[in-house]
Amino acid sequence: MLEVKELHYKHILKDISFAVKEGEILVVLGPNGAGKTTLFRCLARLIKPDRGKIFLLGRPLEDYSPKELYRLMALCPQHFRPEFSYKVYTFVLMGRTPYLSPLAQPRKKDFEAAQKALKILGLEHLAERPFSELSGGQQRLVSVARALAQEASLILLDEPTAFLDLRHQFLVMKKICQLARQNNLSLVLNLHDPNLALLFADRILTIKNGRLMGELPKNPEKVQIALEKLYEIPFVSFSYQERTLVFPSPV
Ligand SMILES: Nc1ncnc2c1ncn2[C@@H]1O[C@H](COP(=O)(O)OP(=O)(O)OP(=O)(O)O)[C@@H](O)[C@H]1O
Repeated sequence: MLEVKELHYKHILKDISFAVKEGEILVVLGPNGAGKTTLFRCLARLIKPDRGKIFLLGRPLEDYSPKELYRLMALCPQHFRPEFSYKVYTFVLMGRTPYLSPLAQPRKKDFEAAQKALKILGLEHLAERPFSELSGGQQRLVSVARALAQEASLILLDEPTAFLDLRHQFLVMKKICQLARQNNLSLVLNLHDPNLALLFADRILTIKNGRLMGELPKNPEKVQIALEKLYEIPFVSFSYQERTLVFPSPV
């Protein structure tokens, strides 16, 4: 689906190469300032790498028209700061922009896609509220809904669980991953919680100081060593019902 080859961006990203298969859920995990958002911005063609290539379905990213590209790929960025105080419903409907001709009104299919996205995340009750008046967590959920409304086959989610309470962190991950599994969508997620990554991802890439450090192993001892290297603090890891879980060591 997506192939990244030897990507460099300023002093921030160095020699980044990886691939995402169709239907795969890939998490990028790394400390603050590691370069994750910058990587997502390169992947979504918002900034141009100095060197390296990105291929989407085998075709260089730069060869796509914006409409073609954003029908295939949706980005839920870390922050959305709309210029106007749109209602939530209108904000989510904007995810349909790649399907509309300039100045054309959204059609039935677009309204349905927006409604469906809000329903998947249980946000219908917010539809008439101004986006700017929502809490940080509600804004995050609505931003994910907007990316879902885009109906792309690759969705890039930059910290989709930031500001969410534990219940919503888990439920949002569960719902978007279920949706991806049912529809063979590829997801690339930037997460800060290694447990959410371990629970939901097919693969976890670690990044530090702008360089990929390799895949996070799923075996408890190896995860612990890899996370200690990544975050430079001690970790404890254990197995629970065939899953590996971790937390920073209290001692
Ligand atoms: N526009 C920019 N100009 C210069 N430096 C930048 C710019 N954007 C980001 N950086 C720097 O690049 C590095 C990586 O930033 P980035 O936002 O990609 O990290 P991140 O891994 O997403 O961090 P976080 O987890 O804190 O969101 C940081 O040192 C940051 O200060």
